[in-house]
Amino acid sequence: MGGLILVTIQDTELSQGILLAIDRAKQLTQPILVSEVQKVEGINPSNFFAAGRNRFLGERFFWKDPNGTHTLVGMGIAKQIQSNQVVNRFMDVESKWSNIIESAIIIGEQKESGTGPSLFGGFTFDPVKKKTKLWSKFSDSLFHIPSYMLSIVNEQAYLTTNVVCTQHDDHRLVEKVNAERQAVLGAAARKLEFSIASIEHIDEIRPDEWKKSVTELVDSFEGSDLKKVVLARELRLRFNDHVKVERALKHLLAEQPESYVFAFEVNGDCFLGASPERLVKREGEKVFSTCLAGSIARGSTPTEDRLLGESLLKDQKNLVEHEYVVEMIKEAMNETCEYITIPNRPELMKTKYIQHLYTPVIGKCKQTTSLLDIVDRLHPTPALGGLPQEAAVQRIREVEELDRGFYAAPIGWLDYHGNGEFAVAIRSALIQGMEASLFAGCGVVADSDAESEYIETSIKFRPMLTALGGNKR
Ligand SMILES: C=C(O[C@@H]1C=C(C(=O)O)C=C[C@H]1O)C(=O)O
Ligand SMILES: [Mg+2]
Repeated sequence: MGGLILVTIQDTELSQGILLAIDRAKQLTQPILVSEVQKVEGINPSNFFAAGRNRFLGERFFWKDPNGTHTLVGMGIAKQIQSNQVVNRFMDVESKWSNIIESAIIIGEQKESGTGPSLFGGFTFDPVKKKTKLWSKFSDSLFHIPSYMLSIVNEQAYLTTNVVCTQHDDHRLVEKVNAERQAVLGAAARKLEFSIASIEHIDEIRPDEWKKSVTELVDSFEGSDLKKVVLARELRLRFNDHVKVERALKHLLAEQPESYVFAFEVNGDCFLGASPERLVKREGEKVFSTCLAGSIARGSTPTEDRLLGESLLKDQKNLVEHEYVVEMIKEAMNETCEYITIPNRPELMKTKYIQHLYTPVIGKCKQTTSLLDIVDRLHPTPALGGLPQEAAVQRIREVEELDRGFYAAPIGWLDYHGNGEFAVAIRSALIQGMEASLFAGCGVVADSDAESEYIETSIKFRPMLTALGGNKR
């Protein structure tokens, strides 16, 4: 274990950092973040996540992007960032983060993004919609600075340790942190197995009412400004045992390599997903976004699959559904970028159970534009909300029964240099002990048919349903 040796060598630096931070906390009478990052070897991210169960159950997160450029696994909460603001929540989170970073002591700086002090978390879809019990554990804007974060960036592993020191701390904190970190690394070397919880019951929440709401929505488009509204629905699952997120994660990592695989534990619940949809990524001045909308099933043979894909690329209803997203994202990206590049027709993105129309966007962002600024401008895109944005969100508020919570909203990470990435949290589930809610929606346009949209959402449930042990097809 080269990692362990390295950790021991650099203990002194972290220890000195903590003592310095305690002094600074006393002087400034405010908490001070100390963050130390170093290279480590031989730690598998899934094992690291699983090993956190004993000590940090309920305080972990997992993130892997489709290319595997960044895998981030966090555990423990050094500090939480929340915002009660509605209109200004993205900028509020950003300014709280900047305040923490301004006074922070950062040790062992690395050149890779996603190492060192970073935030992981997300936002609810609509902070105005009345909340139900379902999402009571999550606040509208919720981020964790983890106590420990493993980052695998371009195949190199790093361990970041974050400690928030207050004026009431003393040298005993040094021993506590060093011992805990040693235990965290030690635990990650052991391999754990988890029992499988089986699904006992699946409750499809009011499918007929949902179809009726799609039909009514379509009828209401005529003579109104509304062009597209995304309507979602829910499956509620009951298991014979507590769901082990570790197993579902491994399953998603294996079966959904084209997707963002994420898990976010909050107050005993876990929001889990494998989303193919990037909202925005920032790496230096480069920004990337994705237009994803328009869907068709995968074929059971290569020929059928190709024919389905070709028909999707020509299908007017789906092309219109997609074009609304392109128009809006193009406009938002143009506002925040010096220039953007965007192909003029979509290609196909295929995941295990579904294929989509896909248009990638690349841009060079303006100096003054931050990642959360772009998130703010984009969310919700017409892929999850509709067009025009405000009227669509208002309609969802009125007609959708579901409490979306974090579903269909931005989830991701942000480092202290302002680099980071947010996905749109679809193909997701909220795990609650022996129960879970799964979410899926679809873009309703003038040419939508309730039955086809129903089938489309059924396909979108499948990756998560399979990962949780159901629907083996
Ligand atoms: C809303 C979802 O997916 C979105 C809707 C799509 C569509 O209607 O064609 C396609 C991709 C996503 O942007 C979901 O998976 O829940
Ligand atoms: Mg669709």
